[in-house]
Amino acid sequence: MMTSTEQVQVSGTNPKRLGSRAGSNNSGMESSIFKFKNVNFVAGKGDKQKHLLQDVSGTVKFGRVLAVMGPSGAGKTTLISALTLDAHYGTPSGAVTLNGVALTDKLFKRHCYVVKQHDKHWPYLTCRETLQYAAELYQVADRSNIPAVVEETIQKMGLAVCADTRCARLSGGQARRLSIGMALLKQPTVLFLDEPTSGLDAAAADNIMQEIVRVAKDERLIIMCSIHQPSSKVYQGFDQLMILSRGREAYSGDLIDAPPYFESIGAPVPSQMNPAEHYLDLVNSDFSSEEEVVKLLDTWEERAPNQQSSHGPANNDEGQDGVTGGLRRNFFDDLQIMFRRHFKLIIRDPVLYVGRMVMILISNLVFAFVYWNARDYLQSQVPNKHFINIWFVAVASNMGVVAVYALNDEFKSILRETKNGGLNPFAYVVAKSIMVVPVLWVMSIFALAIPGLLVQDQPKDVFLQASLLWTVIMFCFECLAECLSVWVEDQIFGMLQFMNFWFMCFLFSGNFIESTILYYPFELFYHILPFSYYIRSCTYLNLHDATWDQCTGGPAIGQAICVESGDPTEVLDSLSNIYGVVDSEDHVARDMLVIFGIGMIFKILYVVGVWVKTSKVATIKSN
Ligand SMILES: Nc1ncnc2c1ncn2[C@@H]1O[C@H](COP(=O)(O)OP(=O)(O)OP(=O)(O)O)[C@@H](O)[C@H]1O
Repeated sequence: MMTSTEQVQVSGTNPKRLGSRAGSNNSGMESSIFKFKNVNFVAGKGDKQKHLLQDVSGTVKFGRVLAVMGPSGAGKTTLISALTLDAHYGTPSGAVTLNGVALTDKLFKRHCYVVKQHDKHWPYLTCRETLQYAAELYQVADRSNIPAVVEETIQKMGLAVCADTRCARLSGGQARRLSIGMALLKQPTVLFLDEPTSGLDAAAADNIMQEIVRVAKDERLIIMCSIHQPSSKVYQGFDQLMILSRGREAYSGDLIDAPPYFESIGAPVPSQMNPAEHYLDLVNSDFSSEEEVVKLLDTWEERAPNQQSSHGPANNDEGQDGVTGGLRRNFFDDLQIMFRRHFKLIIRDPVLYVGRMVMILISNLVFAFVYWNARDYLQSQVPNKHFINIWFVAVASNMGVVAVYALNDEFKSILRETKNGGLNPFAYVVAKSIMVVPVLWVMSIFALAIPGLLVQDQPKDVFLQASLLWTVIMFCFECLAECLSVWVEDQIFGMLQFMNFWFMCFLFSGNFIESTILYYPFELFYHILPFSYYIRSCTYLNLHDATWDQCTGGPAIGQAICVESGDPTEVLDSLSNIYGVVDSEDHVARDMLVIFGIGMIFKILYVVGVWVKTSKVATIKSN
């Protein structure tokens, strides 16, 4: 709930955008009409089928607001989801048109916008930055005019008090107003709002609804919103009303026609009572008997007048035929916006990269000090030197599990932006994929420079190669995290899959179980998982050029390696007798390529996942 200091102050500023394109809304369509007829929605299959919507119809003309009311579970959200082609959990059917043209995903992206019931913003961007990027993505004005447009939206939506507050810290009401502000920036032809006033106190709800009604009139938008229990003041602002119960209409028509209708069926609105409250009581089986509710629904079905609106400013206007204009995306514009936005997020998000860098530094320092004696170039320390390389990458790659969680969350925001036509999702994919490589290389410096070079006295002349090798394997795990973040919806389950994969990499690295004793199909894992390639090359890089002590008289008790000459090649060969993955030959370039190739397989699966998920549309089948 908002405090009184957060109250929305609706300004009376000029609704027209500074530098915006021609036309009242973004499409330039001045007299649109949105119709839906006999919309049905069936969830589940066979015996478990549930009819969540039955023959719901309506018509909304430009400049008008249709409020969908009903008790909890009546089907309001289901109706909005079906009309926005987003009801994936069942089969929607019916006819939905904008200016006579059947609603498709492409049409939706160009001309419509949906504000979902639950807000989702980029937590590390401020309100102002969020609106700024939305304004750029929706191309609402020339770049130089965008700050003025954003400022106007901030004022209109009463967000001045939190304009420079990060979204993670916004109150529920502020987050709600930010979502609506973003929608208004697009200036769609049809705006769907699912519970726009939830989380707001009465005064804030009134102000927001007044703003929504004003925008509908001034900018000739069609607005359809679901609402639980509007106050009298909010209710009076609507033009049309649809009352749902059990997925069926109890009333659908102009607001001013509702009282005579309910009076005609023997349920007049008591004087002094909020009509909305009265209608909701009538269709709520908590307040009326089951039979009474069903009777009310049957009565409307029998007596339902023509769905055409008979009142309001657009009375005699049948709306224009066909659709024109609308938002068109340019991949390269989106790409540069994504670079700017996600660079900022990479720097600010403490979990995804910056926090991980610090954690990796700390954990690798711990290993470096635990293996303190391995600093000395003594043959007795060769296995320990080998192991410290393994720990330096094993723990760091394991921490990549946080990326599954964070990227899954990020992808949910990308899905919303894509749904509303605000983004080409591949611009995000390309920008992120390019930016993450240097970030991982910087991470390699945290992982290897102080713990490896300074504490463990590892060779400096191979540092660049060692850091690139480390970067490549981290890239591989990052691609795995991306892949899981889109394909596995549940974040925790995705993280478990990441851990499983990481453990398999560890087990089949050739270090713990000799690859030669593995049998089919387990031997395959040794070849297709990346750790064996990393360990072989990393140990080679750090040990192949070292100067070792001479060892005479064979290994002492507890010592694994004793090469009389101290020759590094022989030392590595000797180590390979214990850990078969070790090799005294240089495979670094080839191993890097193989690890990169494994990463690219995950990257391709990720890109396919993004494509599949962002192009999934719950198309409405015609009856
Ligand atoms: N994914 C789903 N699978 C099956 N049934 C669902 C699913 N989502 C919603 N339902 C059912 O559909 C019915 C209508 O739900 P819906 O969320 O549309 O109601 P609502 O009117 O928006 O309620 P509220 O005001 O509480 O949000 C409910 O009985 C609900 O249990």
